[in-house]
Amino acid sequence: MTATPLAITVRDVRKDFVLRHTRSMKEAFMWLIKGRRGDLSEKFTAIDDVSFDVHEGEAVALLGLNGSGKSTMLKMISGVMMPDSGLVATRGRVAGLIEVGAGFHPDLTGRDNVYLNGAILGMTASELDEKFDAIVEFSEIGQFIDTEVKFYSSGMYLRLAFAVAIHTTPDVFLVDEILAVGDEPFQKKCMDKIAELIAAGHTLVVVSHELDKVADICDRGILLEHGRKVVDGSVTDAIKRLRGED
Ligand SMILES: Nc1ncnc2c1ncn2[C@@H]1O[C@H](COP(=O)(O)OP(=O)(O)OP(=O)(O)O)[C@@H](O)[C@H]1O
Repeated sequence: MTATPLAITVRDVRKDFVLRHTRSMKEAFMWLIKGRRGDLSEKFTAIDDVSFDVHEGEAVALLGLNGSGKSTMLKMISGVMMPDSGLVATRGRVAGLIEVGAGFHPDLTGRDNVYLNGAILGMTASELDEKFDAIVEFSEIGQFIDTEVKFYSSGMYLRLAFAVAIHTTPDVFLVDEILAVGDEPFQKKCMDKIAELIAAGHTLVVVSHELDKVADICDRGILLEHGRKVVDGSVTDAIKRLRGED
């Protein structure tokens, strides 16, 4: 079988965060008189030398316990965060649902945010005019479309954000846990839409703790432990390892 072209490349990626500690006056003073030697802050490696490729049409689950680095990895793939070293590259239009409400301006109405968010995701004004009604219909926001989004519930944010993102027909679709804030019928509708996208040859990377749901839509699983890739194989193997069943 010939592989489809690459959609995502992650090569030797590392991401450190600075852990800030509260220091006593005495510690800070000693640090100053010792000529500021050493570092008052401590570094923490959230992603440690991770590499993988994702080909067009693959549906990949990024799995791991809390704090293992899944969201950090997804943010780097989406481009909202840069790695400290290594390379992350994507091909085509990328749309992500990573944080509820991210990319929305709270003082604008749902309607204005559809245009703002759609433009950020690379849609043209005429494409947005054409798809606006379908976006609102999918979101089921109804009469609240002209309400400022600061008055939306987290589920309403998700509905509108998902509706805009999916209507950009992204080549690479990134979804973090946030589907969980939607009610069950809406979650089902999103899952069906995601399945349609994959069937049409688009690429998906999803982060979720709902392992059975993830196993339904993804074939491949990448398991992270303390920022390191420990499994890259079938989603069932990755889930078994995560559950300590292998
Ligand atoms: N902006 C940041 N500044 C400092 N530390 C961060 C930052 N973002 C993430 N971290 C840390 O990096 C580690 C990995 O976080 P990340 O959110 O990627 O984990 P996760 O696997 O998605 O976890 P969860 O399942 O709980 O959502 C955590 O220890 C977290 O505290």
